[in-house]
Amino acid sequence: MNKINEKAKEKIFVALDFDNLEDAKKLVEQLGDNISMYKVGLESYLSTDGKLVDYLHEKGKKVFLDLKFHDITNTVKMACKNAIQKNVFMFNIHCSNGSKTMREVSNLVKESDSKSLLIGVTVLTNLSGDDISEMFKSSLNVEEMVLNLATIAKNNGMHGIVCSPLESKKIKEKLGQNFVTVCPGVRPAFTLNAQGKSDDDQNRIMTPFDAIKNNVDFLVVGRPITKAENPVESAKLILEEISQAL
Ligand SMILES: O=C(O)c1cc(=O)[nH]c(=O)n1[C@@H]1O[C@H](COP(=O)(O)O)[C@@H](O)[C@H]1O
Repeated sequence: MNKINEKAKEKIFVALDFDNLEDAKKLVEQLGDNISMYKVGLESYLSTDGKLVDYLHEKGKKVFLDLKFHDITNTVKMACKNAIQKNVFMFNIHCSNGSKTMREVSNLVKESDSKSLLIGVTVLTNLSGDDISEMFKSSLNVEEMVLNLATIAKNNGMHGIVCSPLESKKIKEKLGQNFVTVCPGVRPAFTLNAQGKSDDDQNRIMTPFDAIKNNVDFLVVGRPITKAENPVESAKLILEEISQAL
């Protein structure tokens, strides 16, 4: 077994996508000190009435509150006001809310002296180039679209964005190393099929090793750990892979 660098533990959020509090808690207990950062998304936030966030904070874990707000400016701002009060490590809204909403929410974060990172979702990692051209009839390819949304996000005070690890390097080159990239669509080689693809909904994917080499700040990994036969073993393998790339 290869060595796990402690710094690898500061690179990965495990997505706790569960439909009840007990299963989520069980996994957190199982993973123990191996994992210090967790993502709470729509399913687990709703199914636990938000209690999962409190539980993780009690356990001393960092929380990424992934509720991806997308609505008119005032509604998103009011939702963010509540998210800020949760004192999470980071939370997100969609970049497609537009520049005005992003600017107003980033002002809200600053004015409230919040330490939370405000992150904009660019193009969801389950979407392919074909999906994008079908939806937007745009001449931009996925990477250009992500870069464009990331640029608008940066110009309007957002701390960083969610994108695929495939796009992280270009974003850092264009917008600076301090602009945070948060990347789902992470698939270790041991979870891929014979064609090198993932047998689930993720489309724009990369291995943990390559993601780190592409300057991703935070990897978001769900099913490769949560649905693994042995989640602890899987988490350790991923941490080893991250360690090798650091
Ligand atoms: O914002 C997110 O976290 C997110 C954005 C995105 O573009 N793609 C994406 O998969 N996610 C989330 O990241 C997690 C990925 O989980 P797995 O596909 O199971 O590894 C899920 O909880 C998604 O909701």
